[in-house]
Amino acid sequence: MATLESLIGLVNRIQRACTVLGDHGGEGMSLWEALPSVAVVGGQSSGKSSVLESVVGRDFLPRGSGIVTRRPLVLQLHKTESGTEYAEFLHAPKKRFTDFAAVRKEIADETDRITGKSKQISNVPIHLSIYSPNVVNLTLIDLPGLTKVAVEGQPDSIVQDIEMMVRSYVEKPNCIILAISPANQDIATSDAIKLAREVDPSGERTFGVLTKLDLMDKGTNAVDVLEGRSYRLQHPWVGIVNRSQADINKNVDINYARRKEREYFESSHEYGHLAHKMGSEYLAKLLSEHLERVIRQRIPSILALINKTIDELNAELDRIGRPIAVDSGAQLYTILELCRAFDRVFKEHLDGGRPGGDRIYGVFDHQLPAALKKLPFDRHLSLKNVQKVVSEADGYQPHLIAPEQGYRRLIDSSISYFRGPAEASVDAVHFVLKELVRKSISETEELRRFPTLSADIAAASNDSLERFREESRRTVLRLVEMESSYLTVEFFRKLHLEPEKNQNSNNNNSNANIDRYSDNHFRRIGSNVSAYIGMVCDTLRNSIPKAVVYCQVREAKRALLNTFYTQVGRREKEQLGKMLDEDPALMEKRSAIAKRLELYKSARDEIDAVAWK
Ligand SMILES: Nc1nc2c(ncn2[C@@H]2O[C@H](COP(=O)(O)OP(=O)(O)OP(=O)(O)O)[C@@H](O)[C@H]2O)c(=O)[nH]1
Repeated sequence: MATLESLIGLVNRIQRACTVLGDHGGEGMSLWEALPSVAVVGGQSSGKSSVLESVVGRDFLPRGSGIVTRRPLVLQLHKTESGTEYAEFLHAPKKRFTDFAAVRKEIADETDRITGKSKQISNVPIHLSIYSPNVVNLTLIDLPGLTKVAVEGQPDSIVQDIEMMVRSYVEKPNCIILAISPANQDIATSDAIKLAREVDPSGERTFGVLTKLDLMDKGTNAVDVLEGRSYRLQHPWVGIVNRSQADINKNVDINYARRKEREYFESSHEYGHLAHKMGSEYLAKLLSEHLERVIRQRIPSILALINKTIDELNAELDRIGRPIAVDSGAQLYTILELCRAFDRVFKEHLDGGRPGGDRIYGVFDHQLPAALKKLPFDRHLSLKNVQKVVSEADGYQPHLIAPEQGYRRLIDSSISYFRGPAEASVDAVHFVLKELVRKSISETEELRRFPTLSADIAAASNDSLERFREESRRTVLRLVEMESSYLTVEFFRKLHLEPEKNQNSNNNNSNANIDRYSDNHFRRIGSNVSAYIGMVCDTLRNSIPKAVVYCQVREAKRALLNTFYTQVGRREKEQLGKMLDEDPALMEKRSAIAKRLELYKSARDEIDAVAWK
């Protein structure tokens, strides 16, 4: 028996857990639905509340006119060995009610809390546990009474709404239906039996309860119903005599009423032969035993569902990440692992596994050549400017053969134009890399739960990129300077030969010296410098990308987080912990899943323990 009692206790615990987790049926197969439960169904004023109170042996249900029960009341009865009776609500777990009038008020208040005073109904259950030496272990669900008309202040839809809610409970194959019908009405018109017949045609999960036997017309009795001849069910019918309205008004004690009920059956000449199978106490025992039997049968399927859910929760935990270790070694390891994960994604971007790296080539292929093309050499090497620069360089003594100084100045000043595009390439690649860091962080699945570490990695990466940019800038500017520092001699030697050749072929020796200072002379200098600069431009167009890749891209791939690694390695435990701070929403989600998992696991352990006994 101890094992059987623990079975119902177990189901009670799982049911409460379900409500805490917001699972009270609905979509799909939930644990709640896998659990057997007893739903009390009946028309208005059929005596549902009276039966429930009688089973509990306490007055605790709200009374009144109209539809009083507007939310399902999950009533869990826990038999205790001894001690005072008390009640507890799941929504106020710290509060113990020993005054059952206060329980009644709390049910009414809690009903209004969700439905408002509007007299609407809600399918969110109220959970009430009653601990008492005088109850049997049992879970009963009190549902709104089936009605045919809406009363004032209630929407017309309430009739259908109630039926739909009651139906949603009783149509579950695991629901045991406690169908309450008043004896002073034709059983054929009973709302409870009508509904039960629909959802449970074979009658295997319906318990028929006949109330108000004392109110039957003189000369009639309900023996045909109670012996199963009027309407056949798999389980025996139970007759009940509750307190009348007059008894309630006179505050007749419920235990006194129970005694009177017993006496009623024992002394009845019509029901005397059935006395041992009648009354609310017998009903409670009958239901409890049946519920235990059913739970035992259902254990394999409940267990299967629990195991399936545990697997799902574990998978979900894997997806959002397990809790992090607390010792500094493990934390450091986690941080480094996360950094490496990020680094992998970043490299994939550069190497073409992910998009974005191609934009660096775009800088070299479009941006740099376009910028070079736009340099204002036409203006700088115009006849006028060449003339001006060369004359200034000559000073008081005009050049004799070739304007060496003038050439130098023109070439140097032209080359300095290359600084702009060189630096622009460095910056453009820098921004591509920075963008790739940002992208890689958001694409690193593992990092998603660690906003602090993500920010740290971003900052460290950007610091490194900044350093690489500086180095790269120095290098490309150096390439440009190198072009000024030593000119390609062959180029000018070749030039020197050409005009002479031309002059010889022109046979125009006498004009040579005059020519030297004419427009043509300066035009030639301009075009020579322009040709030379063109050559330099070709060289730089090739060498700037090499320098940029060498200093920025290659370094980013090789050593983006090196400095960060050294810094992290030196950090104290506390700092490491801070770096692994998680998004509060995620932490909440994880702890919710962990809680759920814990619940399901302990349910499984308990079921295992009970099932093996
Ligand atoms: N004489 C007598 N009166 C009963 C019996 N059962 C219930 N009553 C009375 O019938 C009325 C309705 O009983 P309840 O227990 O409130 O019925 P209910 O189905 O819970 O009603 P609603 O919650 O309004 O749907 C009350 O006045 C009870 O005193 C019974 O067996 N005998």
